[in-house]
Amino acid sequence: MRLDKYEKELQIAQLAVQRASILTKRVFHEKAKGTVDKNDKSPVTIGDFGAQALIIAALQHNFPDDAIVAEEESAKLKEDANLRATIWDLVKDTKLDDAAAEELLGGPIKDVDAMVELIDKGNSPGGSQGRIWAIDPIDGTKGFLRGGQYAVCLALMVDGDVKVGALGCPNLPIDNDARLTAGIGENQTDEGHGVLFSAVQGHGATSRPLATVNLDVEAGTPISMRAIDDLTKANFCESVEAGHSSHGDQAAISQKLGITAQSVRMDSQAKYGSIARGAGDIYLRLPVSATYQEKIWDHAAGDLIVRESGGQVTDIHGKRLDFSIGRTLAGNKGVVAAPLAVHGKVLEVVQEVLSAKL
Ligand SMILES: Nc1ncnc2c1ncn2[C@@H]1O[C@H](COP(=O)(O)O)[C@@H](O)[C@H]1OP(=O)(O)O
Ligand SMILES: [Mg+2]
Ligand SMILES: [Mg+2]
Ligand SMILES: [Mg+2]
Repeated sequence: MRLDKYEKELQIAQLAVQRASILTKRVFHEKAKGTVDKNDKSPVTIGDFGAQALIIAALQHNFPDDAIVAEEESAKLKEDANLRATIWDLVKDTKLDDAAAEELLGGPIKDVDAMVELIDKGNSPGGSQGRIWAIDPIDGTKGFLRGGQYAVCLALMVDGDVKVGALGCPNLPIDNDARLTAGIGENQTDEGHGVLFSAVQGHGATSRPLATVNLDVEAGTPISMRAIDDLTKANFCESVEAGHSSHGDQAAISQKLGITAQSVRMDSQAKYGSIARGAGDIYLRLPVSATYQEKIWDHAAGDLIVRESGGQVTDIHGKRLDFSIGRTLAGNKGVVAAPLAVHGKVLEVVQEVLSAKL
């Protein structure tokens, strides 16, 4: 991808996601070894806070005037000294294996207090004005815990429009031609896994192995959605969690489209990355709750990566996702992502199945 704009933003976004992914992988493997308690939610908490601090440190160093909308806030950390110490222990020596790249990110965080302060820099209300970064330090926490899919997600919006997106997916196969997959499992190695997807508006999307060193920002492998004219041959993916999207409605839509393959269930924005590279074709996220508002950090990077790969992403009403309202997608309901050429047909069937509820 040749860039005339947003080159520095993309470079920093990719490196920041790489560095945060090193931390999440360390947490996962330490959990397996038993050094981090695996019987409660603490691995998630440690990974979430640690990754968010590292990403915000990199953004603040490079773009001190930009606003940040991040999922986590530090209240819990402030009242738990043990948790704070555990996280700091990991954060203080998580770095890229490349001094120049580490320098670009501003090097290590100064101390534990600075770490806590950084976490709270992600408290912007969002909105339609100026430069705003959206961070989900670990998306797919349930997947993260079970060795399934999860993603470290970062996107830059300018005046409410997503311009740059980066998604680190440590448990996806590097191979763009690999089938859709649920993850590496509890005890497997990382061998052959770890993908970094990215996109810049108007410049396409790429994938590359998720590494620990510096990178040439223009050297990723261009990806595109599969050209599919016969929807009965499509593969569709959906959340693992029935509480996050309606498996029942999605099955009814799939059946109406004549899709014969079983859906592939995977956690996180790894679904957006997977369809963007043609490992699957359609991602459906139909609402289970009338009141739940999707969060911008759960969709911003994936939305851009899919659209830059030849896809369309809308809600169930056919409206593009609107990132300009605030921290949530308050103006949208559900997600329908598919190759541009067939998106209209998929949406038609979504609306048929949901007609009783629309
Ligand atoms: N009722 C809900 N509907 C849709 N998404 C939800 C709901 N509750 C939580 N989520 C979010 O779904 C995301 C994971 O999606 P997926 O199932 O595709 O992996 C998480 O970020 C999670 O947010 P949270 O982090 O607040 O739990
Ligand atoms: Mg999330
Ligand atoms: Mg999260
Ligand atoms: Mg969460």
